[in-house]
Amino acid sequence: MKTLIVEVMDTKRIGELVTVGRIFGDTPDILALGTGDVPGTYTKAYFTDTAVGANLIDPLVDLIREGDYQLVLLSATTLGTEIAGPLGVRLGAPVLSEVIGASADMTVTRPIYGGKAVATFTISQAPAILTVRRKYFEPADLAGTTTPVPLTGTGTTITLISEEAAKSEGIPLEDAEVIVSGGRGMGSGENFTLLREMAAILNAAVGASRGAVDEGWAAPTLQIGQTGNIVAPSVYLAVGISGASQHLAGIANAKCVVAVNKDEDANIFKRARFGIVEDYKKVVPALIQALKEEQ
Ligand SMILES: Cc1cc2nc3c(=O)[nH]c(=O)nc-3n(C[C@H](O)[C@H](O)[C@H](O)COP(=O)(O)OP(=O)(O)OC[C@H]3O[C@@H](n4cnc5c(N)ncnc54)[C@H](O)[C@@H]3O)c2cc1C
Repeated sequence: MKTLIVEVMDTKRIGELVTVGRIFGDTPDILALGTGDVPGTYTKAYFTDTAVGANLIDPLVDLIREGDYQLVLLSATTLGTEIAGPLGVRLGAPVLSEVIGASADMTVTRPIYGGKAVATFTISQAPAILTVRRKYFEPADLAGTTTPVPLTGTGTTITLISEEAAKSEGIPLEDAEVIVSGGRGMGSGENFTLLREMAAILNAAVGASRGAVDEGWAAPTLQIGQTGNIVAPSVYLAVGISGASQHLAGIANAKCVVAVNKDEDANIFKRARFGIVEDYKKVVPALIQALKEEQ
């Protein structure tokens, strides 16, 4: 199985995709998006510094055909998804998105029905394109570095005119080991200050349910769930979040969920390992106080 990884220059992300490639018995080649040496040792490594996914499609189609790659691996990020779809259409290749499991017998698993079930697929056509969900595969140890050669060929020349980084506070959600998340039960945007205070002590990221985002209390970039960020922290603290299935789809791989909700029948308690049935206005300040004393 000849495999090509397409990923930004990020050791963890590349490491996760190398792990998947190795499951299929291959030491993958790589097209790294960015400049500089690529983490890891590869027989063939290419790079491009274009930040526009659409510009990559034509040269990538050529690279995949000329290199006779049977499998293309990307992370299930915005950029990965942006590239995978058009690439599949151009190559007439199947695209399996949000892959969370892989085995040597060429089967992969991915969640369906908003995370309520997991489907298993057999890859029987080449090339096939896989987007792999972050944090489901242990990143491979990438020994050494490889100096990549530039990707040749030109694609659609969409020019990036300007870039504005989305406002982000603290640790990015996808990298966070601890996430403190608020829902509509927070009652107002100002009340998120309490969550930010707790997050700062815990070295955590702040997230939100769609309920809170719809109210305008949190930025859409903080939304967690089926139509937001898929996260996999060690600890997920859900405050004033009911636990709708679409929200739970975003935290399926969270190791320990702790919920604070004043409704003892709230669905979030079915997913939580620890639950506190109480008004968060009593609980969160007390937790902050206790954490401060521990510092
Ligand atoms: C196609 C589709 C996609 C969706 N995608 C997403 C998604 O990606 N992410 C997402 O989150 N949702 C998503 N939703 C919306 C989802 O169905 C829920 O409507 C949403 O998650 C509810 O947000 P919430 O839990 O904050 O609000 P609510 O359901 O209103 O729950 C608020 C909770 O706060 C509790 N509460 C109230 N006051 C307090 C207090 N003082 N102290 C403690 N607890 C309190 C209440 O008991 C309640 O359980 C999607 C819906 C659809 C149809």
